[in-house]
Amino acid sequence: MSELLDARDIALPGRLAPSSLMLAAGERVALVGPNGSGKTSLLHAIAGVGKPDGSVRIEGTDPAAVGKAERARLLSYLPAGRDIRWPLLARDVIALGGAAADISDLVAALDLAPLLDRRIDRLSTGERSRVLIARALASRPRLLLLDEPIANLDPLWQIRVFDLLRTMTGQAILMAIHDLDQAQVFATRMLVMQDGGIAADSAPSDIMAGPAIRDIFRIERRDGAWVAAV
Ligand SMILES: Nc1ncnc2c1ncn2[C@@H]1O[C@H](COP(=O)(O)OP(=O)(O)OP(=O)(O)O)[C@@H](O)[C@H]1O
Repeated sequence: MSELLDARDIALPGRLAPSSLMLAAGERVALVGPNGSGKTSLLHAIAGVGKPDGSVRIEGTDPAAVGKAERARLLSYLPAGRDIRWPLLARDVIALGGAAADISDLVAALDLAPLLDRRIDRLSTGERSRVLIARALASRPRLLLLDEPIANLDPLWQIRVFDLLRTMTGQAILMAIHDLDQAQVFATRMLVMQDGGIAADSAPSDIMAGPAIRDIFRIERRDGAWVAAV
């Protein structure tokens, strides 16, 4: 398997223990774990936020060593925070992500036409999320780092965003997500974070049937519903 992402011993002192991760094109990886376990920190370290230790290569290139345009072609990062106060039009926010010449497919898939000429700070949180997802996808990055991309979306838009991401078979996706059922439906692979490190890395069905659910998340399924494990 040729690797799209090769991250070795990346660390953020006090936040992320030295961690290594390889991703191939076409992989959709759900990053799960309790609050404070290090999901955002792992995304930050790969995205180069906060001066991480270790090395990150995307198709052999260090994204920290190239210019803005080349970096946007290698990776994009959608932060979890959607509380954007810039008085910018949605179309200008998308362009800031290093938009490719033609984003009409994204405009159609995310139904952005009615939003493009509206101010980003005056959209609802779900509308703003769709714009920011378009911004993250617009440079056609090899690696997509998404922090809770569906958190503010209604059920239909959650499905549509997953459908859109599933079409990106030549790219790799690493997505922090809390909803384990959604993660299992979407992902081809699941990484479980615990105490700032990667505690498990396996097929979603194996993780969901294994000890991590009870031992790390401290929940269990009873009569079809998740309950706190006793
Ligand atoms: N900017 C920061 N500076 C120092 N420590 C931080 C910073 N951000 C997070 N931390 C700490 O690093 C650890 C991991 O946090 P992180 O945000 O990566 O967790 P997470 O798994 O994304 O959590 P959540 O599910 O709550 O979003 C936590 O102990 C947190 O308190």
